[in-house]
Amino acid sequence: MRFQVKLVMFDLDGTLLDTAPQIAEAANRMLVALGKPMLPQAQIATYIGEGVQNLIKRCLTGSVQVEPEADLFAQAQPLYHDFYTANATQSQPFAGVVPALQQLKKQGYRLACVTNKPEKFTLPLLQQAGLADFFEVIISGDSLPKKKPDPLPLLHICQKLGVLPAEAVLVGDSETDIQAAHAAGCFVVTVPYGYNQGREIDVATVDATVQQLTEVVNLLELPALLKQGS
Ligand SMILES: O=C(O)COP(=O)(O)O
Ligand SMILES: [Mg+2]
Repeated sequence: MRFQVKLVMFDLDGTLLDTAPQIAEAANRMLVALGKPMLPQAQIATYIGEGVQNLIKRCLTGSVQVEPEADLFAQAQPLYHDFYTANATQSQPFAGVVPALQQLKKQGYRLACVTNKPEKFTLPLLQQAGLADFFEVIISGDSLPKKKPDPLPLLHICQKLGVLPAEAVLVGDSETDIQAAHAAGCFVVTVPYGYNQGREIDVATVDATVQQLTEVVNLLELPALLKQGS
């Protein structure tokens, strides 16, 4: 059975773009500047997906539950932002991303991007990777009062495009995406190659999984009226 949807929303980090190398490099340059030990890229990758503030906090303390000292956190933020600004646009799309977006667009699906990344990074990254023009709407972690796992960014995109949440799917890499999609009432499909805090996705919590994005189109079907072009 295929999911009848008009709108396909994509997470960015760990789904469209392999941002972990550049995020880890920026985080490590921040840690060195603060006189702290560097962390392995694989560890920093598990901190991606809940926004930049959480990433910085976890690099400083190893936990989002443990708050870094306020002065240290204040010092860390501009350092991370400067270092990440310097290398962010080097991130490359994962295998299958470009053909998948081309095919979905050609078949008439509406496309959007919804990330917890700050706005100032999102568009340059998508532009540099040649992906920006695929998306009618791009929502970042600081575009709205709430970010994923809150449903607000997904509901906002649906409303803006005049699509019901039940006629939309979010393709993502993490439990943050799954929770946001469930709360919004959208379908959710996940990829296994992303960052999900170092954990495997629980397949019981998603509508489908794909190995790469080229498989997404085979899971979907446009509602009948749209297929007839009316
Ligand atoms: O947490 C981030 O900065 C980015 O996360 P996302 O693109 O996977 O939502
Ligand atoms: Mg992600």
